[in-house]
Amino acid sequence: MQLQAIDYTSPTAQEDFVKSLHETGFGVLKNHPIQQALVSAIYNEWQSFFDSEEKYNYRYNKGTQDGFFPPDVSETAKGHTKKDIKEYFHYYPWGQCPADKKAQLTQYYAEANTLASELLTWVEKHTPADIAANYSQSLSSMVDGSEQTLLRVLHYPPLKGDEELGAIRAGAHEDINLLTILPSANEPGLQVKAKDGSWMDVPCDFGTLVINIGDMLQEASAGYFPSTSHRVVNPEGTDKTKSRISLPLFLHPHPEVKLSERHSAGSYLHERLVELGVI
Ligand SMILES: O=C(O)CCC(=O)C(=O)O
Ligand SMILES: [Fe+2]
Repeated sequence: MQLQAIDYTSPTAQEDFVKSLHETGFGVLKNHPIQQALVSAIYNEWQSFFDSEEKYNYRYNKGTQDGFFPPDVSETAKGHTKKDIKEYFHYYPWGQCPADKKAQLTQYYAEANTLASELLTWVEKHTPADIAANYSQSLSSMVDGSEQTLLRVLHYPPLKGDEELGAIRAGAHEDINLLTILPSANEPGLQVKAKDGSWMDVPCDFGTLVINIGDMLQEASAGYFPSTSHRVVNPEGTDKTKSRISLPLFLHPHPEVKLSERHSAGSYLHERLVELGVI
């Protein structure tokens, strides 16, 4: 398995991208319409936020899951016992957000959702007919205007040496949602599990965009699109002192959307959040 960036403007971009999602669960895009200047500006703003005490004024709401999740409550990946070494902020258009950061996130949220919607039409168009027959409605309509779609601003703090033995920045996991849109982080560390079980680095070139399949699309496509395990490993040597910021957008369908005979998006999400220990 290899992950090579696909040029969004190339005539074969759609087929190449969907093939990559089918074969690896991941697709990497370059020359895409998301403005890198906006992404960089968000990384800068939020580094200051995580460095300040202000963050504690936005502690997350358990019922609605918006706001700041400090390191002591951050997730323990499914099947793991050690907490990830990270803290994060969950932004929803209706949720908590520092007033001076709202305009930027609103803009990014809109731009990323527009691109996501287009990518879902690519996925749908290039899904084999027998698989597409499982979709209860068009993929883009599952998420269109959804209030569940979540923008997570993640901060992996510098390592201090007192971390729990064996803990890593993000333990191996699969995403819960339909599709995830992830601009390259400001530092490397993201790895994806290949079919042979080995871990491969995901390209982290400035300005590329990583898209991966979540469990909900795996469920809706009867496994045709695999929700591949990924993780974020700890930096080594002098890089230990560096923070890492990333900005995944998790596309979540409207809760009543039927994913399969077994699951609606709402019941599926609830089950998974209980497993993660965050509700
Ligand atoms: O920080 C990253 O690069 C990936 C984060 C991630 O996989 C997640 O939050 O689900
Ligand atoms: Fe993830």
